Amino acid sequence: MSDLIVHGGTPLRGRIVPSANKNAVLPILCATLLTKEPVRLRGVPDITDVRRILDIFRTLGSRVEMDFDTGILDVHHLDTRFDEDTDRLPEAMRSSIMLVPPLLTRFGVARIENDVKGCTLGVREIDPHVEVFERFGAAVERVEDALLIRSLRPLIATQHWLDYASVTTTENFVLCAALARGTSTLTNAASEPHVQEFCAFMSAMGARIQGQGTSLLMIDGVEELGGADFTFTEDFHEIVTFLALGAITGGQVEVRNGSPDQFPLIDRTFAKFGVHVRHEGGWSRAETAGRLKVREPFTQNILQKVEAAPWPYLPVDLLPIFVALGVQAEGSMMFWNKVYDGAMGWTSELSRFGAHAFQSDPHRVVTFGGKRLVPATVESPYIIRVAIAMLMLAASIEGRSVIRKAAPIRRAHPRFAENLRALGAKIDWVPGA
Ligand SMILES: CC(=O)N[C@H]1[C@@H](OP(=O)(O)OP(=O)(O)OC[C@H]2O[C@@H](n3ccc(=O)[nH]c3=O)[C@H](O)[C@@H]2O)O[C@H](CO)[C@@H](O)[C@@H]1O
Ligand SMILES: C=C(OP(=O)(O)O)C(=O)O
Repeated sequence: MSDLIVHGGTPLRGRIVPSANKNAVLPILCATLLTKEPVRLRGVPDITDVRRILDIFRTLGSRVEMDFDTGILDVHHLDTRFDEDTDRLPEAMRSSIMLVPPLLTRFGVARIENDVKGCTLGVREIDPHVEVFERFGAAVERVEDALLIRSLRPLIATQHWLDYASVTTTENFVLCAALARGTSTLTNAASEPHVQEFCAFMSAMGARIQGQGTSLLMIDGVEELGGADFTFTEDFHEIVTFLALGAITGGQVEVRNGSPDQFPLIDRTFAKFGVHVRHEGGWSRAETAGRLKVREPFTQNILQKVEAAPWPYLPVDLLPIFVALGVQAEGSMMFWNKVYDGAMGWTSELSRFGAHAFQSDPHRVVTFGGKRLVPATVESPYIIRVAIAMLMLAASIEGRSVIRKAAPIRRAHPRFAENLRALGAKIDWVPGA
């Protein structure tokens, strides 16, 4: 089942309890491999990437008890082993690279296949990760189709300054430093909510981390890490997605949100499209007075704009969702992706809906919104949030649309079609052509 059929035009209404954030769940799953004690995780979503990581754990001999109905995972890496000749880490997902530090720490060797790139957002560098492994004393060698990383002795603490605030490189640094001898520091660390949640889990296992949520992390290595019982918080990507779905269809969706403190910039970004977000009593709600409309800037001769960059900027994975709002909102909006070089090409596909989105350079797209849109068959690239942006537009246009190759949604959003149907959407998965 890889295509989505949508009969759009129904205002979506209701309440949603969002799932956990894939980009917190995956590094935390990788981190469990650092301890030989049992770990319990609560709120684990049934998504493709989680299943892939649990499969490799089982292959390596770990005890894995996953109940997707309750979201409770019990994992115990006691008799785990790794054979560099036969064991292969999952491909087509970025997070596999965070299995390297625990494998290195426990077995002195790790191997990552060339295709750990995840969403096709342009260049996804491996070099910042290699530098981190080398800083901790590992040797990295290229073999056919993979990199082999070896460390013949325990990792040793280091000081490092990243070229840019990379999410998974920061997480890999913390994974290496937690059990390395001595105190490690990382400057220009990433601080996204999922990085903070990952650090909270590491601390629950006994890691000694200072500076969570800032660009300077200091980690005192400890002898060993213990077990933990940890509950995931709500995913801000899901919260934004469902609020935006309510707004773009002219309905109203309430989403549970335990962390409204993360939302001031997100709320102001919604407001640029005429969508007003309120947070009350642990729930968030998006209100729209009439049609979506771009708020004109007071400064003359500029375009209203949405800029995405490493936190505390607007997260880049949210950009496609706001592009969908830009296509429906009357007025012009510039979208500026400051992270990826080649992540905006998909916007030309939106012309099938009758949308006008102009890519002015590899980082910038301008939407000329408010045009009359028509239902269409569109094809999603392998980018989770783009499949969602296409679905948002399909849901807002009266008639039958098809989103081909929408399966990447399942990498991050459990029960997505079921959730949408509960809000009144007419949507179904069908096999791809
Ligand atoms: C599993 C996971 O957590 N994936 C997320 C993680 O990927 P990931 O950790 O791979 O993303 P990085 O933060 O490393 O950035 C991705 C790429 O963007 C470029 N870059 C990034 C920042 C910068 O200031 N300059 C720069 O050039 C680099 O080419 C880099 O390789 O963070 C990305 C950026 O928030 C998100 O899109 C991904 O969903
Ligand atoms: C780009 C994403 O994930 P990944 O880095 O795993 O491809 C995402 O979560 O939107």
